[in-house]
Amino acid sequence: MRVWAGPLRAAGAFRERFDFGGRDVASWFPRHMAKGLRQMQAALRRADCLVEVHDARIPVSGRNPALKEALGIRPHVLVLNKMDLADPRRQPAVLERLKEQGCPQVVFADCQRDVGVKKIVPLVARLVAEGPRYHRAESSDFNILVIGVPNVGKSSLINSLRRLHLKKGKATVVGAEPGITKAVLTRIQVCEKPLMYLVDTPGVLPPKLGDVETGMKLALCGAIHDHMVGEDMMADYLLYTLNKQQQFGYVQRYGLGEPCDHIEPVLKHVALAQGRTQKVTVLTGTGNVNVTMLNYTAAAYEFLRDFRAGRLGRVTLD
Ligand SMILES: Nc1nc2c(ncn2[C@@H]2O[C@H](COP(=O)(O)OP(=O)(O)OP(=O)(O)O)[C@@H](O)[C@H]2O)c(=O)[nH]1
Repeated sequence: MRVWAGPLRAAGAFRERFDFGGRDVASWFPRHMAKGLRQMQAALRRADCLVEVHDARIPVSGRNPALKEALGIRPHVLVLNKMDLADPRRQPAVLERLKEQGCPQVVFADCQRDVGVKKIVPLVARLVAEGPRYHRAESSDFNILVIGVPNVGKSSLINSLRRLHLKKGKATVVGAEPGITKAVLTRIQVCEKPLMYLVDTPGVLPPKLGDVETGMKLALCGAIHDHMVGEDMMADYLLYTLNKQQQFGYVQRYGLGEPCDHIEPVLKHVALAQGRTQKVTVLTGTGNVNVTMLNYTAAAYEFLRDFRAGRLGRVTLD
């Protein structure tokens, strides 16, 4: 969505770098979730294949390298979910880049609308048939471990597979906040022919994020709680990214005259457009005066919500 029809600003008119104010990864993002990883290692003993779910808006950054190392070599399928929110024009370049990284089995999916999900069962069955059956040569059923960072749609994938193959509804809880799946669950049937079971796991963040931008992208996609990073900083980083990619859906949505590189005027328009204002009484020399204040934090949150719901266009952050 590039709805801004006016002249595009010359290159260089927008920020070329984002100023993180000198903060580094260690001071910002948590190091945790080792427990989830240990639980997964235990569940892996019975798994024939890994299905890693990641957010299609950050196809190359933010994947947890520790997962692959800790969980060992198994057939591995990468499901890039939430494709409805990512820029479709970037798909060929994304596939190319992932192939270079040794990840050729990629499926784009929208687990809310069951798009792309049908490809997964046959692909997994083929990969498992091609390789050795880890510790379970005698079994004919398929056990799949679903892994990924928080909030990418692991539970939604399981529910989507059940809808498509078993005509059944929810087996696992879905939520808009990261960290809904708290423990490794028992296996859930997702297909009859072939007989296939999936095990949902809690989202596990990389124990060490390489750089602040990766953390920021994960936060924008909802894999890290907003309050850990701060809505104001996230909103500014989002604006910087949208401008860099010339994604100007926000100009029309908030009634701005033209693209803008400063977060304050943008949030002012968001606050006015979405009614994020509050009345306060100010004591002056001549008495009390009621004034309308803009709630910038609420406006920042609204801006993030619009992005996450795709209302600012389909954007790939990488
Ligand atoms: N737009 C869009 N939203 C999706 C899609 N799949 C899941 N979601 C939403 O993403 C959020 C997270 O989904 P979950 O399935 O709970 O994610 P999870 O990876 O199991 O989350 P954790 O339990 O935190 O690890 C929910 O609000 C879902 O409705 C999709 O394909 N498109």
